[in-house]
Amino acid sequence: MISIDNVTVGYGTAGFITAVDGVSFTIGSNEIIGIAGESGSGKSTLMRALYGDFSTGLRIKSGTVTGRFTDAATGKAIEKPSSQFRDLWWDQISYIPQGSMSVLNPLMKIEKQVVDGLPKRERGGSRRELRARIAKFLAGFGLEENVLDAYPHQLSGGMRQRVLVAIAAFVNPRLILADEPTTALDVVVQKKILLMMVEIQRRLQNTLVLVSHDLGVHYQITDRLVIMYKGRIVEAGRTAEIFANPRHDYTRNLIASLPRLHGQRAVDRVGAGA
Ligand SMILES: Nc1ncnc2c1ncn2[C@@H]1O[C@H](COP(=O)(O)OP(=O)(O)OP(=O)(O)O)[C@@H](O)[C@H]1O
Repeated sequence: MISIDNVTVGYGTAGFITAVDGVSFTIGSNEIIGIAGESGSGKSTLMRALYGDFSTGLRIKSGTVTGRFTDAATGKAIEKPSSQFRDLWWDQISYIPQGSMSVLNPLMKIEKQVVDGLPKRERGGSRRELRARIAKFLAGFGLEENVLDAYPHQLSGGMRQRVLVAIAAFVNPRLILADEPTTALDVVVQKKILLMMVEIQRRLQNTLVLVSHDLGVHYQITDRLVIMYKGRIVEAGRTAEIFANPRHDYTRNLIASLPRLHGQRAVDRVGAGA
């Protein structure tokens, strides 16, 4: 679905600050891939390159990020470099950002924000019809229709994040990129959102790429894991294998730092088998 070949990504035009350094891996269809690493290791930068969002001064210095998708309407193959991924936003690729409060407009009700964010073709019918479709979709994840009438501050952080997750899935994208979607939420809410993302992935049979600095989160839901350290990939493979047999010191330390109860890991797998 996406090939990342020896890609170096960073910021700035005059000077260049390298954030991701010579990284290669592939993203296949129908899987959950985790990207882990400490703060500043380049996870979000890599995600922006995968999304094709170059609005923050991001630049690919060398290497390539190539997407291969199928047009849902025509069945034709689509191949594009990440500089053209913007054309694929929503239909093929959607993005769940970090921090729901920073992306939702505090002065606008949820319904308007959802509707305004949808691609034009989704807004073709009557507003009533569209609202009913959105409400039905939200109900599938236990969210009541009245969240659409709320302003963001009237919802809890967990509820806002669940709405963002649902919106990202509404038009059936083949790839969902989620950047720290559960950071700053308590563990109960976190688990609910992780379960929701797994359920979406299973229903849509699409691919989820999940960035988190929390290895416990990756252990719970990912099939494959990419570990970053100082802009490089230090380890990549099946999540279960990495946990069973971490090769790199950095990964070993990360795993050792996970909370344990009675000698057992204090997290359970909630999602897809690895
Ligand atoms: N807009 C920007 N302009 C310049 N440098 C940036 C920018 N965004 C990130 N960087 C730098 O790129 C490097 C990687 O940052 P990045 O945010 O990708 O890491 P991260 O692993 O996602 O960290 P965190 O978990 O804290 O979000 C850091 O050194 C950071 O300072």
